[in-house]
Amino acid sequence: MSGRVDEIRVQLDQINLQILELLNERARYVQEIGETKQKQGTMKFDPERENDMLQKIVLHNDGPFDDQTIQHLFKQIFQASLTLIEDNHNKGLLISRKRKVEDTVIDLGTVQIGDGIPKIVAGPCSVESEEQVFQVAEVMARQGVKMIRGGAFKPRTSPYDFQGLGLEGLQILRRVADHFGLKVISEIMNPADVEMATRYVDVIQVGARNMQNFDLLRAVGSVSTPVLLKRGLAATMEEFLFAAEYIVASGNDQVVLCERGIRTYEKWTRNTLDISAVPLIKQESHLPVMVDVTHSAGRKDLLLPLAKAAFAAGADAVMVETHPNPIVALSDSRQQIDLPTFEQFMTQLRESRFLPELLGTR
Ligand SMILES: O=C(O)C(=O)C[C@]1(C(=O)O)C=C[C@@H](O)C=C1
Repeated sequence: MSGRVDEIRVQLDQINLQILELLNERARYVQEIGETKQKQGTMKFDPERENDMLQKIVLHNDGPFDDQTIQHLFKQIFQASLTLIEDNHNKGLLISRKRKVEDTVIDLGTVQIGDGIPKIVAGPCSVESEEQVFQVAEVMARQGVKMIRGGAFKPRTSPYDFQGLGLEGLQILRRVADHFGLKVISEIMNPADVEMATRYVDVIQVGARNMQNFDLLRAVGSVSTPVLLKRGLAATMEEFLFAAEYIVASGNDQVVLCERGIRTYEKWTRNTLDISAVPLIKQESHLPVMVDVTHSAGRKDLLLPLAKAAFAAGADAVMVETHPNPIVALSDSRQQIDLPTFEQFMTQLRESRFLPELLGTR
């Protein structure tokens, strides 16, 4: 080419790089808007905004490109921006199966959750005394159940209801669990209690009412202790998975998702067990899933069929509440099963065709 063309091309190469730099600078701003829209749950595409920009741009167009061509070029930039921010959202959350194909297994040493072998978690709604927990743990150990749950910090509807024994409750759980070789799952409600709790529990439970307590999610995400995250009373699956993302994004990928029933118009059960949550979680996430049949049903006569349904749907574990004498329990007395009923529950579960390999077979 002529010398002049070469000179011009040098200029064009420099302008290309300037445009490149400006396009990527613009894209970084668009990404920031995309994150905000994602948090606010607003639409990514904003045609009014795009039209407003195009009108402003052509007002300053002195050619030689005509207005239509300029608008077409900028429309391409807007479309690329939209693709960028939608990809950022869809590229797969940390909890997503798109990011990690293999199942996450929560390894507690003597027992694993998510290893393909169905597990049972059992224990009282509330820790009331050492004797009470000892009686439950003794039967659980006999049944080969290796994870005990018990409420020490209780989220109660009424401030006048039993609020739990607090630290003393965790200490009781730890002493009795160590005696029987069990692992402890207990709820923590206050971010300030998380560090303390790690000294007593093997799994921190974040209760349904705290599923979007983002400070608590970040706090349990900042420690390495596994977390049992319960679905909120009326949480969508997306909200549930994003709550888990808060924990994993904070640094703790040891999370078990627990479906515990959702609040619906149904009156015959305390909540409605959303059994579809089990396969949905299995599809969308690599995290293990547990089903709390006690809080789902809120009644004793459905626990066995719901447990079978949970395992049949692919649940890694089922949680059931049991108490030596439910009638005098300080919380949820109507829904806890006594120890003989728990033993019958375990026997019938083992005999069911779904669970020949249920851990803890005698
Ligand atoms: O300003 C916004 O709301 C954006 O999302 C940024 C942007 C853009 O590229 O400027 C991207 C997509 C929208 O459709 C509108 C505008």
